[in-house]
Amino acid sequence: MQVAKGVASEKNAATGTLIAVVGPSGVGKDSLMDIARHHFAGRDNLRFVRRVITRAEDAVGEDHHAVTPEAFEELSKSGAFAVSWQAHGLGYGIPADVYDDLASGHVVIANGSRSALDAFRAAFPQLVVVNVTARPEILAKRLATRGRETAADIEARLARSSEPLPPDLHVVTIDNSGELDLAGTELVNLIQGLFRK
Ligand SMILES: Nc1ncnc2c1ncn2[C@@H]1O[C@H](COP(=O)(O)OP(=O)(O)O)[C@@H](O)[C@H]1O
Ligand SMILES: O=P(O)(O)OC[C@H]1O[C@H](OP(=O)(O)OP(=O)(O)O)[C@H](O)[C@@H]1O
Repeated sequence: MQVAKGVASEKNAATGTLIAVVGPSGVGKDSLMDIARHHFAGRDNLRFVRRVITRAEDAVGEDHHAVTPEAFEELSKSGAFAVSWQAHGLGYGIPADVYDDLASGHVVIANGSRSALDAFRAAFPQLVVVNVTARPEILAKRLATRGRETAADIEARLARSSEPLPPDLHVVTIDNSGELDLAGTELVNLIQGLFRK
């Protein structure tokens, strides 16, 4: 697996909090972020990151900036990403302009990767990790319902091992085994609490 890259720069003086939402495929990361996006619509001190991904533009789910693997590599080399990583045969990048929002004290929320959390920590001094969980038997059903991946891809996603999260991170766990709205409220409350800080 390619090592995730994080940018450590003077921009690390940023004051805002970056929330990285992580968890296994199908656990509900994007669905929970959609609830929070809807709840906080119109707030100018909260940014939902549009990731750069080497995935087809019209793929189901997350709204992303689709690029070819070649373009992704160029963007990566030119410093366009605060953090980038590879998983599921795809490249993912968090645009470096999130540092502008963080420098303004905004809360920034992004779909992250458990395998890239060391890079997230290096890139974002005020990092909060939202670790979304659900009972394993639920994941397969949800991925089949979503229908974005082939059966083989779904199997590979379910087989992806999950190491324990790196120590010394600020981790908040949200169980999304039950009603989506309940877990969504937990995420909304967490974000609301960060605004009060
Ligand atoms: N609590 C829930 N109950 C039922 N279905 C859910 C729940 N959370 C997510 N889903 C569904 O499961 C599928 C995967 O959710 P998604 O948000 O894409 O997960 P992730 O981004 O973690 O891979 C989607 O079809 C979504 O609508
Ligand atoms: O290291 P991991 O925690 O396993 O995560 C690997 C990748 O999987 C997810 O991406 P993607 O949106 O393609 O998949 P998902 O929506 O099915 O989780 C997540 O956002 C990471 O980019």
